[in-house]
Amino acid sequence: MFRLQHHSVGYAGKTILHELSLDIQPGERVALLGKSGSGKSTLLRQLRAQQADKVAWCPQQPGLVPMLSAFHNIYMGRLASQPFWYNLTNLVRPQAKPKAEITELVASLGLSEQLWQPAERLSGGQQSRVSLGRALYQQRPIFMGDEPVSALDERQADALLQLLCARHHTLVLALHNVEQALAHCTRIIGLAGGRVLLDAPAHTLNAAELNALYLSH
Ligand SMILES: Nc1ncnc2c1ncn2[C@@H]1O[C@H](COP(=O)(O)OP(=O)(O)OP(=O)(O)O)[C@@H](O)[C@H]1O
Repeated sequence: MFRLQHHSVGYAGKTILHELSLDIQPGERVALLGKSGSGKSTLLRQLRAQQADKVAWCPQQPGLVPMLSAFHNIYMGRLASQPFWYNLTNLVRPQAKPKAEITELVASLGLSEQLWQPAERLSGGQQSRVSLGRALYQQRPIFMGDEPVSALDERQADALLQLLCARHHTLVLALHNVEQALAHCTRIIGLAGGRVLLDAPAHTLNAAELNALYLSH
């Protein structure tokens, strides 16, 4: 599904990730771990580019349109796959089908009361749930998220990771929380010093081993 072979990635001539080789198979739930700046987003970007139209993408910054409602921001997940006239109609007068689909989706995100509220009036955690909703609404087979639950409390984060895993067969998630990675993912890739320091099935790892990734390199 995804393959990198001796692939180096960098910016402006500076290599950030050196000689990466990895394969990701359908059905895997992969957590990317590593301290801030270790290259998780950079790796996600490389992987996403290989299957852009199959990936439901949840970026690190929600990137919502502030004056539009949660409904409209979530609707935007399908903007590119629907005709212009249909999008325009839904902007002015939301139609029954997207209304029903998005109402069900926001309920599962715990946002029912915020459905028609402008994004600028939502809390940070609510905005990140809208961003998750927009990615889920794309209905693509692979889910990729760059710290998709980092703005949420632990219980909410666990519930939403469960929801993501229930709705997608294959996931690649950059995470900061090692317990979340162990609980929800089948494979953990740890980045440090510009390289893959570990790549193993989650059930063979423990939190202490993963915390070592955050020691300085
Ligand atoms: N557009 C860019 N131009 C130049 N350097 C960049 C760019 N994006 C990221 N970098 C650099 O690449 C390195 C890896 O960044 P990246 O965002 O991939 O890390 P990360 O592990 O996702 O970090 P965080 O957990 O803080 O989000 C950092 O040193 C960063 O400064």
